[in-house]
Amino acid sequence: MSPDDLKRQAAATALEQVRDGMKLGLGTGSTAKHFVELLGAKVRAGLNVIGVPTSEVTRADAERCGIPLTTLDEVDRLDITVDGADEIDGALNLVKGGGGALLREKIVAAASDRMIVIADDSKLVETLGRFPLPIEIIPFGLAATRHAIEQAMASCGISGELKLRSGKDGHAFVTDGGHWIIDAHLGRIPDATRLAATLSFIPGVVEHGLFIGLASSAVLASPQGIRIMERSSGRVSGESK
Ligand SMILES: O=C[C@H](O)[C@H](O)[C@H](O)COP(=O)(O)O
Repeated sequence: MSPDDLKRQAAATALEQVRDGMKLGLGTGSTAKHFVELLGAKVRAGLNVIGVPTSEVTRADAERCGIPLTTLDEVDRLDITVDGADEIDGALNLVKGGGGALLREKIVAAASDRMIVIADDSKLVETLGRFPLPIEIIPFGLAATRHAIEQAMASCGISGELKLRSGKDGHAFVTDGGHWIIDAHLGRIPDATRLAATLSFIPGVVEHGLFIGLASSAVLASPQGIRIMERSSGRVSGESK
């Protein structure tokens, strides 16, 4: 079974949670794209839902699939967001933003009653940080913001190379919000909650890819089957399907 088959299986399992009349956050990335496609098929078969896309790429995919869309200007709460992740730890904390959509993804997830993460099980890690942590920054004051990020990391006892993300044209990658991304190559983030809070204090940092306490559950697909991790009363438990 290919990694893409596993992603689609995870997406199909999350789709079982969708009910008629729901307002849905639509994630970004190769796994979330499967969810959008499968949801689109249900919509064309008569399911009545409305979606808020987390990126312009997902907006285009959702429109192509016939999913009715709205914005968080028009609605203030969503029932469920379904999104992928770059890393997931045992406490359901995440690293996201490999595709550059972390800012809208976090706004949409925070506006949702539930966030379901879908992934193949290679995304499950013991400690976050092997995947470079995306940090979305304002282009103004790049050197100063980079220095502040280094200081923030040092105060959390970690260090690593900070690389400004490049786009396909070789220039700085520009997010949907018009910002840049620094990828922090840390290897290991022993205290993700502390780093998340520390980064959030830096004026030039718009948002970072640490999603702490936002995911309610994760659907992880492996060749052995589906594993569901669920947060309830602050504790995370696992179950195989
Ligand atoms: O910015 C992109 C998102 O956070 C994605 O959800 C994340 O990078 C995972 O993407 P994929 O499903 O393609 O691995």
